[in-house]
Amino acid sequence: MGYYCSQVLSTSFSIPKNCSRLSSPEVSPQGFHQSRVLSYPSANSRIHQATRFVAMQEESALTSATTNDHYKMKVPHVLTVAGSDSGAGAGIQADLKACAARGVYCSTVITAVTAQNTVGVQGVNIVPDDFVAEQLKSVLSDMRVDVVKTGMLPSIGIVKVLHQSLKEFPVRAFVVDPVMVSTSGDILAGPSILAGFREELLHMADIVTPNLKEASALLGGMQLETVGDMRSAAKSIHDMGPRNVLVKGGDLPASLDAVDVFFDGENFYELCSSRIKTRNTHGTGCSLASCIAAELAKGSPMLSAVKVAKRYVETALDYSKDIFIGNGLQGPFDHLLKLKNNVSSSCRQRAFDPSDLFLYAVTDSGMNKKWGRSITDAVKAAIEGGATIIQIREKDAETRNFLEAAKACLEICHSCGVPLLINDRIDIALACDADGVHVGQSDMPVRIVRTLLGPEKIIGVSCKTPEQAQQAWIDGADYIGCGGVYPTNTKQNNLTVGLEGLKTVGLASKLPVVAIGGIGFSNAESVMEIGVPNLKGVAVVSALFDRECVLTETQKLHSVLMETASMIK
Ligand SMILES: Nc1ncnc2c1ncn2[C@@H]1O[C@H](COP(=O)(O)OP(=O)(O)OP(=O)(O)O)[C@@H](O)[C@H]1O
Ligand SMILES: Cc1ncc(CO)c(N)n1
Ligand SMILES: [Mg+2]
Repeated sequence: MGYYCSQVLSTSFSIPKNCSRLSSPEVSPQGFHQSRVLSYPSANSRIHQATRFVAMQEESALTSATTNDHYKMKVPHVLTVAGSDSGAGAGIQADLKACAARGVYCSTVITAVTAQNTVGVQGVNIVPDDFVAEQLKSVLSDMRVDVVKTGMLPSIGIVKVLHQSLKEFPVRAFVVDPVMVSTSGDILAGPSILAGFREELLHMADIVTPNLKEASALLGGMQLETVGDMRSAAKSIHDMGPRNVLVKGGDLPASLDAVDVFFDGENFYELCSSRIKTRNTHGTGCSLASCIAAELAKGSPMLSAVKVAKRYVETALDYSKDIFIGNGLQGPFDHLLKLKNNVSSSCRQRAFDPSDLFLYAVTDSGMNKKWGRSITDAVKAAIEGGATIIQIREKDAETRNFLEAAKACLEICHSCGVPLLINDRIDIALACDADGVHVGQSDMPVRIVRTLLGPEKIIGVSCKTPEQAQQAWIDGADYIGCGGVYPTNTKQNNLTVGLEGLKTVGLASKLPVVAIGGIGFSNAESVMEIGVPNLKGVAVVSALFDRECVLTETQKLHSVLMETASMIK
């Protein structure tokens, strides 16, 4: 599959730049037809030889995947050639977000800068043809682009420049969104561009995605009002040369489902989704085309790419149907499906403060059961007694019960400004939006936990050696838990590191440390006094929860820790 380029060495042949990206059947993804854009314009045989050589090197780079590190780094790549929308709902900005949402790299050639918002388009500044050509060359000559997708092409000169560039630098697939009029009714590309589309681009396109107005314009003003009309239009546009046509029905009467008609030259497909009741449909067309391009770049066959793209737009519209940005008639939607949740979570989540580790309470379901208390009562009492952070450790609970308990505890913790971590279970932490997790050496690796939880969440990891502490720091943890300091009943077969081990690991650790294992109010002082600046507190299970009154025990431990802290100062 074509991704970012692994090294393809140039040879003693003089290889023209247009040969450096030949797609050979061997490297094409399965089920992906070769586009006409791909066909290498036959030149003299020496060039041909050179091209084959390059293709062979590419192929061998792909087949030696296990030994070639570059291969692991390759990502599918879409280049969008489109206009900038200052309101960021459509155009280049929508394309970047849609590709990011679909996990695909997106480079950008800007054809025009629009002053635009949710009210309409207030101004358009067209980029000169030769500067569009320069951008195209910069990207296509250097970065291995899989799919080119077009949006606003505001001048016939730009259309010609693009045609030329694609001949010079063939790509695997070409997606044309024939943008003409914004939904606010503003002209983005005049009628003169229609001839450009017909003569220069459509015959190169793997798919063209007009909305109702654009399909009508391409067909000289034909009225399009029904799904039947859309079928006829798709067929007539197909006759202009593109391999596939998608006539989008976003502008059909609002009472109808959102129906798009796909035609591949042989079969028609009516792609239906529910029509989401929302004002936030600005940029749906750009996003749909970008998502199609992204899926093609990953190697999907065309019809699957279109179906995934339609599902993506529908999901994103539904997810963000109630967000409100701008005061105009048509707002942008949330491509990353994040805004809605983050509004609340970004208010809640506060940055990790190492002093949170001061009195770290770790719940134990068995102990709470034994003493006949609920987990939420245990958490409430610990916080009231002075706990500065809570970790929920439910080894035996069923997932659904664990999640419910975690949600309830999170509410209590947040109402008191105390962070809540989940032991081991990344899925539970994600599902309830906890403040973070604590993992052991045999749980999910910290690096992967960080990727799953994102940059803000707190990650702690249990470490017994300086090497593990170093690795935790490299992998992006926020703190380490070091122990067992003393023998404990909560963990069977757990090697005790003692105060000496704690000191060795603590001094080596670049991260804040919390001591754990058999610690209570009678020995907390000797732990905190070992002279390790990074030691920020003690984590406690039995000494708080395997007792009748959690509140009293936490208060006792809290006062010992406070006294010790004032002595150390
Ligand atoms: N309210 C809606 N609910 C569900 N899907 C929708 C809705 N509105 C549009 N779509 C879908 O979004 C995609 C884009 O279609 P649309 O006809 O809106 O494109 P467009 O007019 O080019 O968009 P824009 O110019 O705003 O970027 C299509 O798949 C269409 O069916
Ligand atoms: C820049 C730009 N491209 C495309 C569209 C179509 O939605 C738009 N409104 N603005
Ligand atoms: Mg459109």
